Amino acid sequence: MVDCFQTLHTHFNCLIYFSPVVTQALERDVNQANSDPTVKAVVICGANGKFSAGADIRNFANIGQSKFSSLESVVSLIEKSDKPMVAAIEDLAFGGGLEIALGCHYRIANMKARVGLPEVTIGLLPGAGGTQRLPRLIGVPAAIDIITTGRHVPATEALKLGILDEVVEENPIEAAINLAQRVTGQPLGPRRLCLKEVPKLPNMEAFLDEARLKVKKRANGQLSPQMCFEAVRASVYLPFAEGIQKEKQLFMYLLSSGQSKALQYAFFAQRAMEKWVLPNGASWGTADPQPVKKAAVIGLGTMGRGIVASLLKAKIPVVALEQDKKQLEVGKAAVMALLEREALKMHQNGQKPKKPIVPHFTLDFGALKDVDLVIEAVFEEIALKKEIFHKLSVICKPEALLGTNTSYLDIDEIASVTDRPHKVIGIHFFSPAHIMKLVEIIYGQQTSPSAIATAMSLAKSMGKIGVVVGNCFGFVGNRMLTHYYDQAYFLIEDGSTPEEVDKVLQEFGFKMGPLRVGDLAGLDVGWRIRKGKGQTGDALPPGTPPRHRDGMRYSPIPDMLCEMGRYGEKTGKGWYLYDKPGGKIAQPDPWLHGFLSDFRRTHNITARTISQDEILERCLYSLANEGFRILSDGIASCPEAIDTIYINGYAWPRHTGGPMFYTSQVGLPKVLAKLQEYAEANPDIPSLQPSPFLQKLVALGSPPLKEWASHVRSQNSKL
Ligand SMILES: CC/C=C/CC(=O)SCCNC(=O)CCNC(=O)[C@H](O)C(C)(C)COP(=O)(O)OP(=O)(O)OC[C@H]1O[C@@H](n2cnc3c(N)ncnc32)[C@H](O)[C@@H]1OP(=O)(O)O
Repeated sequence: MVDCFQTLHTHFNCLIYFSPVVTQALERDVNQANSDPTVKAVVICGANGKFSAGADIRNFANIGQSKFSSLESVVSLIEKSDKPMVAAIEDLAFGGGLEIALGCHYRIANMKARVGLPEVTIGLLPGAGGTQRLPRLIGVPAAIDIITTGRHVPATEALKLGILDEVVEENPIEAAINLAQRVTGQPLGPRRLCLKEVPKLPNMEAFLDEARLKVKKRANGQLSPQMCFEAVRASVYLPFAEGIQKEKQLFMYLLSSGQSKALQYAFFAQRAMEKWVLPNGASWGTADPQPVKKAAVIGLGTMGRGIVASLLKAKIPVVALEQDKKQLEVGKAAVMALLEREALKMHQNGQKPKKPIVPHFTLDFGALKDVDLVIEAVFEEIALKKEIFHKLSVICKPEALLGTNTSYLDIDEIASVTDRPHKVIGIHFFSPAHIMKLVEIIYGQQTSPSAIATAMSLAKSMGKIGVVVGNCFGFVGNRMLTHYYDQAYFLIEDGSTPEEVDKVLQEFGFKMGPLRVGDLAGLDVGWRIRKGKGQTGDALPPGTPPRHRDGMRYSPIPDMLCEMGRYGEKTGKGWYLYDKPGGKIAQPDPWLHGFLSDFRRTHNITARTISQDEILERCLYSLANEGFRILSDGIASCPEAIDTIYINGYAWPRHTGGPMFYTSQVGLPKVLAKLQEYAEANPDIPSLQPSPFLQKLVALGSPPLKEWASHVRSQNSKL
């Protein structure tokens, strides 16, 4: 209550997400305030210290058009009110939450608030007038940036842009009441965004043409950024009311698209990973994480450096250990350069870089005696890893957790040489480790629930997504990836070019196809693994047929490229030719095409024209087929785990939901039939044989994806 006039605090959200019921309550309260002569102004705030994260998206796909329209009409009701409406934004205003604030005549936020329109990230656009009001408020370039990226805008930036009128240190509600008092009686017309003109640009047409191309390129096949752009563009050319109609039309188009369904699925799949449960029932409820006050990283190669930076980001002091002086110097310089780049990036983003904790660089294993956690990141050689883990169990304090960043090797074998197998765990980062969000957390037979809880909580504190998986060669991600790559190699042997294969996968939505990614990562990485498995190199028994291993088809081409020193980008040639060693400009390589022709001639392969459908289906279905085996083996607890791994660790296009969601949308019977067809044509490629679990699901009538895990459980039940 405020002196001579009453201010109504409309708490429009008891949780931070609003539902149709909250929208109705807000409409009722605003109507009531409008008709009550004792109310002079209205402050709208959230409950529980938060303004709003926007609409509750849990049941979006099932909500009809009328529900979406009702939010837009409430925003309009607020805007048209003759009494000053002030949004008091505490902590966050996203999506429909910000749209309500944009309907208000004034907006105030606290310093730590963030605002944004993240609908684009769940395959939608701001559908309550946001695409028409924001450009009128802050101009077209800034509105396109915010709406097409969905980024969270810090309060200070929002103030500079003009989204906010005021930013206060503490309680924005009090400040909003003060503001409401000050502005009562002032004309509201200039504050109504629906009445404003979109600020003009001298070169609007040219600007929009260029922006459309940029948005399309960045979208990589995702529709929502492009539709967001079109909606903002409409604000330039159409009167407000027509712009709203256009926004509605584009919103409904996106809502009914498979992409928004996939993106909303991916949103919840990722969050479900935090609630890990082991087959034996262990979970957060039964396990406490250990505190990690100090950590160590062994090996300062590319992965080790990124892991050091990630730990420092979580404010954990790090001991960084290398095996010799030269490696230590090189590693140290690289880590320091990386930290500097990160600080510069923060500075450029308007964030205040914090004073970095400098790691303790050392050659001395003794420096590890008081750390709570070690992450080993040396070469993928089991003998070397076992030697290190044996040493660690002597040096480290008994309660220290021993983690390995292995991407393939057996956690149990590594644990077996230690005095504490229950404290040995796989913590598999993805390259570049300081950027990629995914961490596979691998439990061995004896890993304790507390070790898992510690690794999961560490992942969260580093800003990463931990996914708990079981132990097998390659775990989830790399085990599936092998089949994807095998198909790419076989298709090339049979007549495709690397460019054709890459183009098909790029058009599907990957930023790069498999061959280009191989060149980027270094072809020698896979070569070393295949040598370790005895598939190539000195350990290969004489007389082994060149194109088969253990009776299964094998492509020797990647090994042959490595034997010729073609490791990819770093050597200037691999599947492609580069402008220089370390260069980024990839060109088709006439030499490679000649080499492939010679190879086919030598091995009596008649090159055939391979359709784009065959390329796509063989690469993707064989990968997902392994996903069904992984589910049935219990290595991943649910399809959501596989999809979260693929989206966040392997750049699988998010708008297709991940490999398992994608196959569920294609239709399991179709995927099964195609695999059967390709398996018949290629009897020496067992990975094309449909997995028994996929066959079972089809026999069960293709149940929805969220039920798959229960069918694994019933399949494995001993009852
Ligand atoms: C009706 C007309 C249309 C309106 C358009 C919209 O408003 S669309 C919605 C736009 N808003 C968003 O997209 C925001 C999505 N949420 C987030 O970005 C983040 O959750 C957050 C708000 C930044 C908070 O992040 P934080 O890391 O703190 O928490 P979590 O992400 O882990 O979320 C906590 C739990 O809340 C669930 N959840 C989050 N957002 C929503 C949502 N919009 N609807 C429903 N549920 C949501 C999330 O799943 C977590 O749930 P758990 O059960 O605890 O796992």
